[in-house]
Amino acid sequence: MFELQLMCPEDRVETLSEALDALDALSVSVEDADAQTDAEQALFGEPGMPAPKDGWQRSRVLALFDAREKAQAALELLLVQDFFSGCEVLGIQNVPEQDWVRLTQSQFAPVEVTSDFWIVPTWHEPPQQARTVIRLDPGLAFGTGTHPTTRMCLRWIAKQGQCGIPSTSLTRVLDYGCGSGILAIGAAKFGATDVDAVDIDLAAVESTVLNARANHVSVNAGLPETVCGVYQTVVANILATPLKVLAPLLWSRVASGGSLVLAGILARQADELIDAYAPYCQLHVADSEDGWILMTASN
Ligand SMILES: C[S@@+](CC[C@H](N)C(=O)[O-])C[C@H]1O[C@@H](n2cnc3c(N)ncnc32)[C@H](O)[C@@H]1O
Repeated sequence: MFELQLMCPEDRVETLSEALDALDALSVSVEDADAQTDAEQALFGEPGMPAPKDGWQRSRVLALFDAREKAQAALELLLVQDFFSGCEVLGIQNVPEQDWVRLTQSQFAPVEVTSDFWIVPTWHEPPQQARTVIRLDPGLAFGTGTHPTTRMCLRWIAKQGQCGIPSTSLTRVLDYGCGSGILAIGAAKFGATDVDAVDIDLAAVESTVLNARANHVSVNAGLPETVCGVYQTVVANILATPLKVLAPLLWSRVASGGSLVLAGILARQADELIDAYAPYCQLHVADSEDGWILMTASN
């Protein structure tokens, strides 16, 4: 493989990426050229909100071709385009053959939720002390247990029930924004008897079905409109903005005596969430990790 490496200002990122696509690049990736320096810019997007920017002030655009001649031909065509002024050619690099599957797998080790509750990829043996295990490989949907927000939700779930002994707060559980289904599967492993998992992304719904099957638990996965009735636990690990918009809907699904568990919230966003949910319930911070918080409320 050969990588054509270009530097490009923010306003050309979209055009240049599309042109590389049209020139038969196998893949195009865009990186912050100032990453790991003082000039690094963090760009965060939230679902339902417009992208904060097309790219970074100085973006490195990397296009992969299966032959050096193809990369060279694409470059020659780009050099005569008006939009290419302001862009810079960094070179064409040989990308050595690697065992990409093994390399990817090596980046995912078992994740500890509590000392005896672990998320374990299928290519690893569970650690000896693991009494409850979710088997999960990284896939198209979010949720491998490596993110603190997921771990905090799982810790909360683990606290509610021990494996095989249903606790009343885990009778009927709704995982709203299920991604890989990891929270729904966790709830089922800790004794939840009726678990619904929903997501706006069909790929997430499909991942949840497959992951629940692989973990031998029963989870009803679907789109948000399939939610029905009330639940002893409603857990939603999304992000602050959608969680605020979803406040009336999520709270309306919490049964009397039930709990609402919210994650995807930065510590500095706690007050915004408390205000948004104030008409319905009183949220409080129940856990925190790496600048992220878990907020809960009881009905
Ligand atoms: C951060 S992931 C969480 C995945 C998993 N529950 C976990 O804890 O790791 C958020 C998920 O919420 C979904 N999502 C975002 N907005 C949503 C909405 N308004 N309704 C339902 N799902 C939503 C996304 O598609 C994504 O799969």
